[in-house]
Amino acid sequence: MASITLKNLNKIYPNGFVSVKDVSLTIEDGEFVTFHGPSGCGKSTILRMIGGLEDISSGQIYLGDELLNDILPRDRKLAMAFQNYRLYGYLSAYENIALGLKLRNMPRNVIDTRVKTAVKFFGIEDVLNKKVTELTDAQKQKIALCRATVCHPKVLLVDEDFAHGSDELRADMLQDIQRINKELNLTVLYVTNNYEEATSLDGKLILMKDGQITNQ
Ligand SMILES: Nc1ncnc2c1ncn2[C@@H]1O[C@H](COP(=O)(O)OP(=O)(O)OP(=O)(O)O)[C@@H](O)[C@H]1O
Repeated sequence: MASITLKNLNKIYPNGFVSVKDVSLTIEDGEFVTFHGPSGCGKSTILRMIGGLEDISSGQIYLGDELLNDILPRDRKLAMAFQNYRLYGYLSAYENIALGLKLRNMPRNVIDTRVKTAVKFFGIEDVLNKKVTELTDAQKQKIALCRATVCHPKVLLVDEDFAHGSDELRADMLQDIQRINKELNLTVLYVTNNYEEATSLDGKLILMKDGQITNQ
C-alpha cells in the first residue's frame, strides 16, 4: 500500500526555528497531492522529511503500515525528483538510468528491460546511448524521471525546483508527473509556490502557512 500518513510531524531547526508544526495528514494510495503555500511555509521541509533527507524532530511518517522514521532514504521505496537532477555527465543516459538498479544488484536482463520500458514511456528511446552532456535540458529532465521511476517506487516526491529554467520545461514536467500518477499508478506529492498551477492540477490540494496546513 502506498498511502502516506503523517502523525504530529514537527521540524525544529537547531536555531529554534519551527519550520513544520504538528502536521497530521493522510494521503491515499494513488493520490496526486499538491502542497502550496508562500515561500518558507515548510512545504519542502515536509517533502524532505518524507524522503529522509531531513531529520524529523518529532512525530511519525508511515508508508502504508511501515514506519519510515528510521529507514534509510534509499530503502524507503520512494523516488525523489529535486533540483539539478544529479545526473552524471560522463555516463550515458542508459548508465544514468540504470545506476540505482545496479546498486541493488539486479540482474542485467531485468535492468535492460526496465531501462528500455522507462525511455519508451517518456518517448526518449533515441537518446539512450548519448552522454548526458550531449542532451537538451528537456531530455535530461526526462532521464531524471526515468531514473526516479525505474526502481518501481510506490511514491514520487517532486519539488518544483526540479523543473528550473523555462516555462516549457515546467509544463513538460507537470505533464510527465501527471502521467506517472495516472498510468504507472504512483502516489505523487508535488510542492509548488505557484497558486494558479496548484489550483489547476487534479487531485488533493494542501494549503500551508507558517508550518501548518490551513485547509483541513
Ligand atoms: N537549517 C535551517 N535552519 C533554520 N531554518 C531553516 C533551515 N532550513 C530551512 N529553514 C527555514 O525553514 C522554513 C521552511 O523552509 P522550506 O524550504 O520548507 O520552505 P518552503 O515552504 O518550501 O519555501 P520555498 O518554496 O521557498 O522553498 C524557511 O523559513 C527556511 O528559512
